[in-house]
Amino acid sequence: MEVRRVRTYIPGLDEILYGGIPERNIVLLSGGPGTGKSIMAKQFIYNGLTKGENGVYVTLEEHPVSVIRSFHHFGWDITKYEREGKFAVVDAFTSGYGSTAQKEKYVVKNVDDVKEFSEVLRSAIKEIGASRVAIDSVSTLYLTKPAIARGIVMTLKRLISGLGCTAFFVSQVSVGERGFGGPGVEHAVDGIIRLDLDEFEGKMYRSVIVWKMRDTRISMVRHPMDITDEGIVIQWDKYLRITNFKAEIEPLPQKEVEEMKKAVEEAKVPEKRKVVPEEEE
Ligand SMILES: Nc1ncnc2c1ncn2[C@@H]1O[C@H](COP(=O)(O)OP(=O)(O)OP(=O)(O)O)[C@@H](O)[C@H]1O
Repeated sequence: MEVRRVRTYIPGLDEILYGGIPERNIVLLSGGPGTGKSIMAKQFIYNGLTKGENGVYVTLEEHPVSVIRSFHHFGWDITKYEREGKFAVVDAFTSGYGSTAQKEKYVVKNVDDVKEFSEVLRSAIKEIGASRVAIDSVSTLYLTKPAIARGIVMTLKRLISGLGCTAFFVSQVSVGERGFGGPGVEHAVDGIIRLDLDEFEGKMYRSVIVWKMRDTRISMVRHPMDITDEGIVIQWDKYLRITNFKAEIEPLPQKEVEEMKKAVEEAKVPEKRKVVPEEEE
């Protein structure tokens, strides 16, 4: 059976995923500080909205007001979709304190309570009719208790995927750390996209690697990536060649470029995706 794919519409990302993210996949978006994880998660949600796919953004690290502001920083008018009931922020940051929280519909009072977290998220997804979800960051849920990280991620995966959604889980790792967020988590998720920032000869290079993605072919090289005023742009037809002391951007073989282009053109993406929650099927 041909896999149905969710286009991220992030320039270059669908190409290196040979057509997009397989529907209902839970993707770990992993990387060190300042590598662009939050921006990529927001871009995934916003691009969906412009194509008629509703979205929910769960914030654990940033005040909801600042979340909305950073969408606008890239010219993404998220407020319009929020007003139309097509987008919602789930506030797992303020714990319900402050004047903003008083006006919010979706607030998680205690982030350590996985049951409460899941229930708030479930009602947000259902009421918004979301098919895209971002959690920023999922690491915050188990920072002090790594032993239960896998259990938390599995609970959220069952819930989100079961409701027909495709999701980005932001995962924070330290500078220089090779992993993506812990062994339990890395195996539990369906996909891992890793963002990096490296310094060579006094110059910083951004790059992206798709480490795994169930049910699809992936590009097997590190691609250069830029953060622009319009968001993230991946140089999908180039790769970042890192030797001991330097980094060079090289073109990919033409055959691979053509195959990626073709995969995106032929990807099975239904015009209007109708989400039927599994529980109600
Ligand atoms: N318009 C822009 N042009 C270029 N770079 C930008 C622009 N806006 C933001 N950035 C860069 O994006 C980076 C932040 O990206 P983001 O917040 O997604 O990082 P992150 O990976 O989520 O980091 P953290 O885990 O520390 O929160 C900043 O370091 C900033 O330099």
